Amino acid sequence: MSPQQTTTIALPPSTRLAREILAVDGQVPEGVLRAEIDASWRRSLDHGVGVHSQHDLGLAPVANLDLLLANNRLLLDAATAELDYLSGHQGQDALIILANADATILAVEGPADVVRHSTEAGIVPGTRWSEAECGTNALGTALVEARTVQIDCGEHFLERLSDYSCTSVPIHCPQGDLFGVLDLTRQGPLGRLQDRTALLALAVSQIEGKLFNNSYPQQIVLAFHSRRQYLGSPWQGLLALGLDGRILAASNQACQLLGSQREALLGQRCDSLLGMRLEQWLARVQPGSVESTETAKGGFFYKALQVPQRPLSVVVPAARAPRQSTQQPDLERLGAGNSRHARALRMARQGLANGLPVVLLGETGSGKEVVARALHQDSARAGKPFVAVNCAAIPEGLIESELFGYREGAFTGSRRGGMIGRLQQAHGGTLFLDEVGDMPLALQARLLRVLQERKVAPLGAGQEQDLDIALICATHRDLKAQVQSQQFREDLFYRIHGISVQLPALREREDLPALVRSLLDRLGGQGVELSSELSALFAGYHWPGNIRQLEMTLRLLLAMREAGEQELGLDHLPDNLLDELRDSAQPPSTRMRDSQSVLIRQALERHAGNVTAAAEALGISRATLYRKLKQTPP
Ligand SMILES: Nc1ncnc2c1ncn2[C@@H]1O[C@H](COP(=O)(O)OP(=O)(O)OP(=O)(O)O)[C@@H](O)[C@H]1O
Repeated sequence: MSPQQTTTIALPPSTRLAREILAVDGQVPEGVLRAEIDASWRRSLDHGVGVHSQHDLGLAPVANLDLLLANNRLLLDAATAELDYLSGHQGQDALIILANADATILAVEGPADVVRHSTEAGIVPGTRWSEAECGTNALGTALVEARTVQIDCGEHFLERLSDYSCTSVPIHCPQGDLFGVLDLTRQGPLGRLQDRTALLALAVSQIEGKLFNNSYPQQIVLAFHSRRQYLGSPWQGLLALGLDGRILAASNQACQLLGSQREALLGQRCDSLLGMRLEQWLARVQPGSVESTETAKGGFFYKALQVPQRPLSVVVPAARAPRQSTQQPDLERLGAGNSRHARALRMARQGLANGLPVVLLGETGSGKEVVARALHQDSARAGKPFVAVNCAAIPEGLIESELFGYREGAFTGSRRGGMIGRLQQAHGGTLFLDEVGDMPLALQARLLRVLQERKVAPLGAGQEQDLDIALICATHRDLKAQVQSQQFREDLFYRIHGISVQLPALREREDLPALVRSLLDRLGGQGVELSSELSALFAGYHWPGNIRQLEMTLRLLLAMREAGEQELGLDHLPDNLLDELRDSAQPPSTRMRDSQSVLIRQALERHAGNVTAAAEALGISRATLYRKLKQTPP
């Protein structure tokens, strides 16, 4: 690449048109380029970069390269293995570039002739490729956008970069700040870089993992995931804990898995995550051994990667709560108590049996996954795998490898034999794509191809394999609105939208008492009842977390019960929860009666005045229903 070099690659018509207008008018034409390129070109113009600029400023390497490298030792140490590995596995045409958060190149790896060629263009350690100085380029633009960026030939702002395609993935430090960027650059159009971008993202997650461990050598470092097989993989979440049990750092994956912003996690005690106090946990954990725990955010497997030697005062672990039964409600039970809902579930079952995809719509915690599992269990595929993927819980850059898998040797941490993607794992069975509305657009295109062709190939492998799956998707988003705002592909929308089932929010359900009963039984509370005050408070509450929140609340209540106690009352609720339940209610006396009467009226209406059927739906006896009818206003 020499500064005088002109474009030899045929550009797509839209890019060619945009370049011509830029050259003639010095302006970026409206609506011609991809949105992120459009925005980056405008920023480049604002910074005064010219398309023929030789970019002398940034390209003058720093005076003291040794000092630069010494100042970036943490990043270089964490990335060295990945750089070596990627440069040996990305073919004969590609460069792997590591830059710091300032867009200054720290390392360039690749075949000798490609490195030599790129040196002429100033792609050498010590040069800075910030967007402000060089205009649109993947490395600089990824740092501005703080996300993965691909730049195809003529989309580069500088004319002389028009023969090159680049893809860059930002690297974050344990505190979540941008720490650098990993880039792959090759001569030729972008097309073939798509697969490599996913591999680059895996390499970055390896680097981030190493940064995490290297940054907290004296602290407790904990790896966790909701699925045991992902411990040790790039998908695991990482937490650094102080000896007082407070969270010092959380990786991006940890934030995603816990569904929390980093700011909300830092400084918090880890008790709720571990399911016990840190001292108790340290007394039983062995570095490397896998433990499991149930938390408000769901069940997790975790492993201590690092435990400091300092002795701690140890408290004898309290006896653990009896394990709950994991028995899953079947389709019939899920539809009980609401004939409309039962009908929708029957249609979904019928559709699935005839090869139609199903979409489950509903608020978080309303039971979409439970319904998906019940549909699978009720289908001819019952003995085959049910594979659930939560598209919102996996970092954007990693969803692709999660779904498609990778072949052995795709990156340094790749396991022997590679990893079978979730799509292939579901072969013969059912794939449940939860939060499908959160799937990145580029991946939507790839998924669409898989669904059309019914074939799949792991990353880094050319060979496709047949795929036979039933598909159930779920989302709490309005997919139609997302299609309109171009966040969701229309063609994919129609491909996954066979039968849709709207799951009611808990506050809209008429069978709250029945649900409480079945959850109590499932959680080991057979024979345990709610007091009438608590039932009324439950009935008046709006349950933003739906059944998941109800389940957690019941679990907490059961844990607070003294031995032999059979009634759960307000005394068993911690103050904060009691306040929360009360705050959302009107004055208890009226609210309690109102909500009870609404529930009772609705149940009677739905069952055409049949008291036995209404009582059954509400999970109470006929006698109780009559008693409550007498108490409630007409
Ligand atoms: N009908 C039900 N009976 C008993 N428990 C249920 C029922 N439906 C859901 N649950 C429980 O509620 C919790 C949340 O359910 P689930 O994960 O299916 O919700 P979701 O709608 O998929 O949530 P999200 O959108 O957040 O992924 C789970 O612990 C599940 O066991």
